[in-house]
Amino acid sequence: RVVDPEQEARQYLELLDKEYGRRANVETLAEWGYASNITDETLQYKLNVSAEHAKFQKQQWLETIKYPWHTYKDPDIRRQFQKYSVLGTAALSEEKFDKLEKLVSEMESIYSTAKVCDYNDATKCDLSLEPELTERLAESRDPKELSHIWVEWRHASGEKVRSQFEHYVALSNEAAVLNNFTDASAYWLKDYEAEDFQDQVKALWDQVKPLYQQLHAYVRRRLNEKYGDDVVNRRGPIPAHLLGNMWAQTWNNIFDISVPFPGKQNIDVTEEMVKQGYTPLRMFKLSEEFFVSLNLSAMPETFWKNSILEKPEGRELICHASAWDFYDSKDFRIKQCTAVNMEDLFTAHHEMGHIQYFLQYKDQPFIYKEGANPGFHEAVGDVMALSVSTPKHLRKVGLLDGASTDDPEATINYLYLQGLQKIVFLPFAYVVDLWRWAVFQGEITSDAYNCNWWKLRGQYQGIEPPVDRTEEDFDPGSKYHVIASVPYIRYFVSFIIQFQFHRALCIEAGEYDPQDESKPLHECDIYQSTKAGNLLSKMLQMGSSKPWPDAMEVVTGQRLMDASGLLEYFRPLHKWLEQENAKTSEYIGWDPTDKHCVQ
Ligand SMILES: C=C(C[SeH])C(=O)N1CCC[C@H]1C(=O)O
Ligand SMILES: [Zn+2]
Repeated sequence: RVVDPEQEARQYLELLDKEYGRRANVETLAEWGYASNITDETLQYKLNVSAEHAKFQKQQWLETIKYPWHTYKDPDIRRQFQKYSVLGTAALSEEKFDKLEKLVSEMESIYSTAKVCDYNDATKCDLSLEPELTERLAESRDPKELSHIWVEWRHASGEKVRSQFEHYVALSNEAAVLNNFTDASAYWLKDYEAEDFQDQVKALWDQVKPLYQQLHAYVRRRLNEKYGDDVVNRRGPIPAHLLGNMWAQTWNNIFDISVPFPGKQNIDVTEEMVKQGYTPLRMFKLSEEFFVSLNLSAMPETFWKNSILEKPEGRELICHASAWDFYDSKDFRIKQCTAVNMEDLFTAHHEMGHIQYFLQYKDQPFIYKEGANPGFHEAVGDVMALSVSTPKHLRKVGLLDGASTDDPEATINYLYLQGLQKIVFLPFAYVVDLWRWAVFQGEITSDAYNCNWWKLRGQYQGIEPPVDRTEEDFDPGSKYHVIASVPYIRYFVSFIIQFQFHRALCIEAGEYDPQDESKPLHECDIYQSTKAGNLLSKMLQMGSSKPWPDAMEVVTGQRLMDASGLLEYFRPLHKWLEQENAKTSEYIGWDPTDKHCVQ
């Protein structure tokens, strides 16, 4: 009897799939144990389990590479073997693997437990990033208080992890080389399955940069009017501490002091949420209801039992929001230190989007339980939030009152608020990995980590630090993803493709028609459209079983990322900004300053 070699390989994959899924469940539970309760014991247990898992992965890898999978005809088992044949950090020696795990865990612990003293009370030194510092950065309109929080957070976080980070870079590159990649940046970029991916990203940035510069010039003018020439130079970069966010990555928290047409209905529903007694649980239930209205999956009971939706008292944990798949097709969780405000309502939708993706691909083989590429995973929830955030939808759920108006000034206000999140975010997301790719490639060396960070922040975002920075500082380490070794270009990809998905789903739902001006893209709400939901579900169920252009084609008919969806959505705002900035003969762009790098 001749055994079809591919049949034998298929059987091997089935065994591997079961074993990997079982062990991934154990490993993820140990990671959850540490992330939700930072102690020496939970850290030790997590390190033991991941060391064990790495040993298993190495043994399996030695078995897997014996199969001549390049010769197989079946594209599916070739793809599974291809993915299993990349060992990852488990390729390091046991002691280097353990060292790398310890470094990242230590950086996460320092970041997550960092405390800062209150600007107005030097004896009160228990302020955490979430919720206290995040809230002060969002609400304070005192440049001195904002500068204090901005500087002290970096002193308590980034500055403390510079040496760990240097060591982490070396070990990450060593692991990449053991996997036959030139360095860790190439290892990270493999997930996009495109040789020219970095060129694709650059081309997308070039497409949206003019819109960003118009928005930047307008915001700078409004901040100059509020804080004066001494604080905001009308032709220079914008001081980063004035923008309502610890990393100046989104500027929605300065909507109220820069709204184009004041006196209109307030589309920031934070006050209304508090007034109506919203709780974090109710925010997630509202999000679940939106998914279910599209005929997508409800959350399993275990989700509500096991998730952490509010910051627990009396213990340290990693508050940075995250969604978890425990790879047993049953246990899915969110951990989020939710505050009752509009920003966190959208973060809740973002995290629920991850859970929905997990639920949709839960019957795929373990190795395909991923997004088509990492950007897809980050986009799902945001696509829902593009509908939920419309004034039309907020009225449907009782968070905005009154009849919908087609007042063009109200439309500009809405698109401006959306732009402060979606347009503003793009150069930030680009810079985070431009900097890290250069660090991994050795173009940026540790003696100039901080200067190069601010050079890129100045060049792409047009922002500057409130005070001089030196190489004593390590500002990239004040951002979660940098110390937690989470790649970031995925969010840049997400913020582009989410508008392609939104446009396609809105057409499917009959809510948008490029030819019908009465149905503009920014007013589309796909709520209760099972047609749109069924189309999205078809893509989500694929996981990473096919290259991402195949997945994108299912929903949009396109096989390439393209910014036309975003530009279509923001067209009215772009036109208005150009007119407004021309009226005030605003200087578009910014003159460089030398604030960022005192040698
Ligand atoms: C909410 C998450 C968990 Se995947 C997150 O990290 N996000 C969501 C958008 C950008 C990025 C950030 O906070 O930096
Ligand atoms: Zn996410």
